[in-house]
Amino acid sequence: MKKLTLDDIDVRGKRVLVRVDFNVPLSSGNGRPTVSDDTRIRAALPTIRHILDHGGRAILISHLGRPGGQPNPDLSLACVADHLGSILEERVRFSSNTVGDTVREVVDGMGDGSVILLENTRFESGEKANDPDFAAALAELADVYVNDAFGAAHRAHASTAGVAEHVDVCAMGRLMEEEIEALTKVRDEPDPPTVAILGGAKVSDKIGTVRRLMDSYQNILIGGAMSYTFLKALGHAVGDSRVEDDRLDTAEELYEQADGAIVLPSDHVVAAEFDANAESKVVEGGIDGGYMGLDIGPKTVETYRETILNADTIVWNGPMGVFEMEKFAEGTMEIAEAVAEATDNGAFSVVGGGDSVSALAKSGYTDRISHVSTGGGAMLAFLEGAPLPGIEALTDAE
Ligand SMILES: Nc1ncnc2c1ncn2[C@@H]1O[C@H](COP(=O)(O)OP(=O)(O)O)[C@@H](O)[C@H]1O
Ligand SMILES: O=C(OP(=O)(O)O)[C@H](O)COP(=O)(O)O
Ligand SMILES: [Mg+2]
Repeated sequence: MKKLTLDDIDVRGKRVLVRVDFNVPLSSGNGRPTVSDDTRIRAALPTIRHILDHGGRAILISHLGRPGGQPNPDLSLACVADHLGSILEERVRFSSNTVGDTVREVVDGMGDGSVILLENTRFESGEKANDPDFAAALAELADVYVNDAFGAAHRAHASTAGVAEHVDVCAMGRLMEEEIEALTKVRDEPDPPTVAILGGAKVSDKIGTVRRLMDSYQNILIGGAMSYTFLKALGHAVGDSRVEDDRLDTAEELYEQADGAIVLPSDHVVAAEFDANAESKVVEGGIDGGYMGLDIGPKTVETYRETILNADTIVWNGPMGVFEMEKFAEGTMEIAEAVAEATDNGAFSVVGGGDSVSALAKSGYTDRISHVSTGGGAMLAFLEGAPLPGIEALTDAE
C-alpha cells in the first residue's frame, strides 16, 4: 500500500512533527560528546529543508542509544542539535524535555521556517513500550507527522508507530522514500552470485534474518559478535567472547538448514580485555578462556574476500569487529575494501547500519558503494520482506 509523501501534504504554518533517526555514533573526549559520524543527520536534511523552505515548523524527535527509559546525560541529543545547526546553517533550538507543557508552549511559539530538536525519546519509558499516553503527548505537538527514520522503522515504538494513531495526516519523509526505492531492487531482483555479510553486536535482532536471507542469498558470511553465538552453538570454544546464550538453539538450527551457505570465521583477533590498548593476538580454531574474539583474523578475511569478489550482489550489515578500536578494525576495513573492489568490477552493493556506515566512512570507500543505507536492522527486516511498523502506521495514499 502506497503512503503519503511530502508531496501530498501542505506544511505551511503547520507544526510538523518529524521522527528522524539521529542515533549516531558519538565520541567523548574531554567534556561534551561530539558526533563522530553524521551520515544519518545529513540524510535527513532534504526533509528538514523541504519543511523549512515551505514555511513549516520542524519539530524533530529521535532516540539515541539504549538508555532504558531513564534520562542519561551521556545519551543527550544536545550535541546533535549543535551539529545539525552547523550543517543546516540555521539556528536549531534544543528542548531538554521531550513532552509536556513547557515543550508545548515552546513549540506553539515557534515561527514558520524554524526548527527544534527535542530530547531523546528513549529517556521516557513509554517510548519502547509504545505507551498510548506517551504517543498522545507526542501527538499534541503535531499538526502533521512525518516519519523519516528509516533506521528505526522496524521498531513499533511510540515515536515511530503509536503517535500516528493520534494524528490525522502522517507521511513518509524523503529519506524513507529513497531507501525503499533502492532496497526494493536488492530484495526483489538480486543478481546471482549473491552474498550477505552479517556482523555487529545486535545478534538477537539479526539472527532471525539469516533464515529468510537463506532463500535468496547463496552465501552468508558471518563476522562480529554474531560469530560467537554460532561457533558456541556448534561446540567450539569461544572463551569470553560476546555470546547470546538464549539464541544458541536458533543458531545451530539455522547453520544446519543452510547446508554450507553460512560461513563462519576460522581465525580471530583476540584480547584479554575489551580495551583499545589491550594486547592482541591472532588465534585459529577455538578461543581459550580469559580471551575474547574482537575481530576476524587474516585467514577469514582472505576467504571472505574471495567470495565477495565473485559476487554480483552484495549486502552488508554489521562490522566484522570492534572497529572503533584500531587494533580490532582491520577485518572490517579489509572487508570494506573487498566490497568496494567488487563494486568497481560491476557488482551491486548495499551497506547499511549506523555503525557499519561509520566504519565504511573510516575506510574511505563510501563513494565506491552502490547504495549506502542508513538502516541496519531496518534494512535487514526490509530485505526479508517483513512489514516495517514505522511505514505501516502512515496514512495510505489515495
Ligand atoms: N566481536 C565483537 N565483540 C563485541 N562487539 C563487537 C564485535 N564485533 C563488532 N562489535 C560491535 O558491534 C557494533 C555495531 O553493531 P550493530 O549496531 O549491530 O551494527 P550496525 O549499526 O551497523 O547495524 C560496533 O559498535 C562494534 O564495536
Ligand atoms: O542504529 C540503529 O540500528 P542499527 O544499529 O541496526 O543501524 C537504529 O537507530 C535502531 O536502534 P535500536 O536497534 O536501538 O532500536
Ligand atoms: Mg548500530
